[in-house]
Amino acid sequence: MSFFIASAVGCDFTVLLTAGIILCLLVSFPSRQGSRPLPPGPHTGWFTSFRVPNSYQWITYAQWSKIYGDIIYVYVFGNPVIVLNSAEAVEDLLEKRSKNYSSRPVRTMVVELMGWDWLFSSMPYGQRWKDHRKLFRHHFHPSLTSTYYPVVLEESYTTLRNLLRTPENYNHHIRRTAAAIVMKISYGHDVSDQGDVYVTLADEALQGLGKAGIFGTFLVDYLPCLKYIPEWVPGADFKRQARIWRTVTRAMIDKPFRMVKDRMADGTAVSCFAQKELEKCMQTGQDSRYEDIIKNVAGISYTAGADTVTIILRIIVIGSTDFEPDRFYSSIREAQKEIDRAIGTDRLPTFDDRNDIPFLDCIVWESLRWNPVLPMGVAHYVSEEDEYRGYHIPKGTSVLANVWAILHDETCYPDPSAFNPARFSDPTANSKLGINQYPYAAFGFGRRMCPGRWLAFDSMWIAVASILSVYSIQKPTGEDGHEITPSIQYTSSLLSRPNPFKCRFIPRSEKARSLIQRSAT
Ligand code: HEM
Repeated sequence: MSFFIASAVGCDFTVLLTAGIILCLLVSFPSRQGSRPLPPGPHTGWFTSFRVPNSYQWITYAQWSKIYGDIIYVYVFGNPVIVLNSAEAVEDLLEKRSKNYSSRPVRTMVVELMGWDWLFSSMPYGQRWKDHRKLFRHHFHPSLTSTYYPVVLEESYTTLRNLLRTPENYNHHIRRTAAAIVMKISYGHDVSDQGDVYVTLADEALQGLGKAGIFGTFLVDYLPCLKYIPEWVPGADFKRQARIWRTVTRAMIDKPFRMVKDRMADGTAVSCFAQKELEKCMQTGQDSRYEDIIKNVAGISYTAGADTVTIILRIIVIGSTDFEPDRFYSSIREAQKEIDRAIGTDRLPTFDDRNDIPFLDCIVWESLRWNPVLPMGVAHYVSEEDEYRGYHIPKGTSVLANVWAILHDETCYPDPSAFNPARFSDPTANSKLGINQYPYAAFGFGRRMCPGRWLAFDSMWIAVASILSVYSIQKPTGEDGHEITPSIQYTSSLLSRPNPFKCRFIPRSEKARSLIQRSAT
């Protein structure tokens, strides 16, 4: 599942063959500007998309950079794409020229047919996107995120109690934490432990997005004119499927918002983003267009924030169980000792302890670097043609930043495949040596950089601090009672997530158990 709509590649050969023939008639190759060449890349032509990797693209693109350099051009059925494999190229284009590189590619299936046009992460650069982003930023600005500490803390402690009750459902509990935080902040809604109506709805919509979100899964992404084909035409299954998904997508955004409005009408509304903005809207007499912006911004927090935060928490759980890799487990043990030293064993951590447990920040940063949640970032789009290092970058090119390659560049992150949080322990020395800068690339670039990153970091930090303070996370045991070490695979989808695995959450002591039981605020 993903809220981001990627520019990716690869789909069924026969379908694409047909598409290629039609497409040849409709589209022409991007024209070159004067004598300037396009950036290097695999030979481009209508059928070369079959050479484009369709799994773990970030690794293949990183390997390709040894052949073609750090800026690679591929042409995918009428879609020019450049892949940026270095921090320098990303800085030069997505940061320094961000005005030109901050749009998003058009995604016909997801945005136009499935109804995700409200999702501002996929809106093209322009006033509509700016209005949404401004409102979001107004509420999630770094100076304001401390106002959410009580919610974030409460939900983290709820997770501790849930883990005690049904530790085998730890995956569900962790996901619930991330979901509950954003639902409470956006709609003032308390997520129920099982079968929450709004979470279920959102997850259903996200499933559709997960299936269609990778660009190219549906032919209509390459051939937007296919959107006009009536549903009854043989082969137009995508139109029927899109209609079904569209209903859920609309319900996901409409229903919780309606709930807030109903509560406001009967005087039971809880203070939250939607309620505060609706109040303002009524006082200032803003039009319904503004109400739509409020609704859209409320909806994106769940879409953007639930899965991303969950993935990092699951990665840290993996490290805590000694599954992999070498230094992960010892780092977690070190963090646990630091927590014990800073707060003792008579209470749970709070945000006031943050400065006393600096190693935990390093663990979260290293998790974001080691397995970036979005290894290929989210596609940007070139609004006007450009020139870079003598190459022509056509207008309408999709730009993919290889976040994984940037965060695994050994000149910047020595021994990049090792999980080594200590690499962030001394930022001053690091900056003098030009190594191990914080992995901000995990949150994207330029004007599109993740505006929820401060809340994300706070949510991950307190969840990890709370869990490690009272739980020991251990490997599962087999029927013979011996520990098993499962092999963990990371998906090669847009969001790179570890596959489900079993583990055991055990209170570290009787005192810890009692702290968990008494944690209800
Ligand atoms: C570990 C957690 C997270 C990671 C790794 C992450 C990463 C990202 C990335 C890579 C982007 C795309 C940036 C680009 O286009 O260059 C993004 C965009 C975005 N993120 Fe996050 N994110 C996280 C959590 C959150 C949370 C908790 C929220 C909301 C509360 C959030 C809200 C958004 C929004 C609204 C956008 C769209 C920005 C735009 O297109 O203007 N994210 N995020």
